[in-house]
Amino acid sequence: MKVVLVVIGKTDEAYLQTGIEKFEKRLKHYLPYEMQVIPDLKKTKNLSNNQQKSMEGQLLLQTFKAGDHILLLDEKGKEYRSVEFATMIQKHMVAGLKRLVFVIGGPYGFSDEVYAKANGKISLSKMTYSHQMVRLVFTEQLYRAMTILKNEPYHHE
Ligand SMILES: C[S@@+](CC[C@H](N)C(=O)[O-])C[C@H]1O[C@@H](n2cnc3c(N)ncnc32)[C@H](O)[C@@H]1O
Repeated sequence: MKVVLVVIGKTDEAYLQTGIEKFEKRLKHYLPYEMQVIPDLKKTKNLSNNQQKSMEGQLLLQTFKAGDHILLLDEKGKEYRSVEFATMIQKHMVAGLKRLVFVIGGPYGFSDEVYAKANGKISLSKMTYSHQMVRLVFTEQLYRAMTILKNEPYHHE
């Protein structure tokens, strides 16, 4: 099973990029993983927040493939303990899923069309992070999940 993390716009802070690369490098020892970056929209100053969300939504929808299991990262989504998150990923692996796709919204979140297409929503906390910051928090959690599944001494309860 491949895990794909779809994000909007390049990571814009070096301190985030360094952390994300650290966990992505580690992740590749456990499973096929890719961060798919949708280029930032241009001239967003002329767009309302809803227009931007809707245009980003159209680009997001184009990245999805038939058979994908799509989970949106959303502060109003389901909260998991790290062990539960690992178990959820394992279930998809065992079931033979081809692509587990996690999606981080743009600065204004997801359009209704993207919500309608998704299979579920996952919250990393009830607090809201920037769409840039979430990348680092999520890649660390994904790495943590992999170490839990391999019984490695990274996670402590
Ligand atoms: C700045 S937030 C957008 C928040 C905005 N309230 C909205 O309409 O959804 C940008 C993106 O970061 C992600 N995000 C932010 N906080 C999160 C959290 N606590 N859990 C999961 N994802 C989060 C989501 O993908 C969200 O679409």
